[in-house]
Amino acid sequence: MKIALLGYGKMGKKIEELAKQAGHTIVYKKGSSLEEGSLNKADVAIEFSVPETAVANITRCFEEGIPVVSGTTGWLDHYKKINTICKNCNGSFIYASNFSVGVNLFFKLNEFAAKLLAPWDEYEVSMEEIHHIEKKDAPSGTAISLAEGIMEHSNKENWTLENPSEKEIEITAKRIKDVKGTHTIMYDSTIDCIRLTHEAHSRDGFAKGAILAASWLQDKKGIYTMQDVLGI
Ligand SMILES: NC(=O)C1=CN([C@@H]2O[C@H](COP(=O)(O)OP(=O)(O)OC[C@H]3O[C@@H](n4cnc5c(N)ncnc54)[C@H](OP(=O)(O)O)[C@@H]3O)[C@@H](O)[C@H]2O)C=CC1
Ligand SMILES: O=C(O)C1=N[C@H](C(=O)O)C[C@H](O)C1
Repeated sequence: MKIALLGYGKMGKKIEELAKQAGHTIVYKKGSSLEEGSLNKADVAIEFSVPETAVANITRCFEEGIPVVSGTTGWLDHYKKINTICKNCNGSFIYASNFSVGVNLFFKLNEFAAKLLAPWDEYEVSMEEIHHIEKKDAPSGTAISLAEGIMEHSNKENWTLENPSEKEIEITAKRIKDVKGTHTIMYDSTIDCIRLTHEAHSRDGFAKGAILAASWLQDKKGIYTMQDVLGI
């Protein structure tokens, strides 16, 4: 598979390393704005950049008929617009707040726990996410996905970073040097506390998942999720 890497920071470099090991070729890699002809030779684009540039990068792929996998977080206010452009261009698209297999299984555990705990009013749900100090967005995209999973199965209607009302899930975002990504969901009562944690030991899981998604998407049209890729 010939891959264009749109965004060549920590994730772009990790994807390059693992993609080459798996026998794929990197035909383009760039941090900031895309040059003319950058997507010409690619079968698929993998986009891990910054919120300010993700929408333009993804749109460019649709316009040039290149399937695109995006892991950039913090741009989801534009998700509907991107879906519309994808449909209009007959494009191919997967966005995931987290591409690791472990986190996608964790999403399922989260929903199961939310359903199970929903009738037990004595438990108050909250969340903590910890990431490295370079991370630009807070809360993490993964924490937002987890909050959405809880909201589907409980009386919670929103999430917040501070002063939660009864209908809000409080998310605490911590930034600590070198932490790759740790997410904990807590159900606390006066008697006990139930905790579910996913801890990434490295960026390998995110990168492997993105390469898997790219390989899965390259001969498809439409908008998919990582759950579609994994069949879960
Ligand atoms: N979905 C998932 O599984 C995962 C998602 N992520 C997300 O992926 C994104 C990238 O993460 P990471 O690689 O760690 O971040 P980095 O900061 O290491 O890299 C970001 C890349 O974006 C480029 N960039 C920075 N500023 C701009 C700009 N103004 N315009 C265009 N390009 C720019 C950088 O280019 P340059 O080097 O030239 O500055 C760099 O190549 C984040 O949103 C993060 O949350 C991260 C891990 C997993
Ligand atoms: O910025 C990161 O590093 C990560 N970002 C993603 C997120 O915002 O959830 C995924 C992972 O947690 C690492």
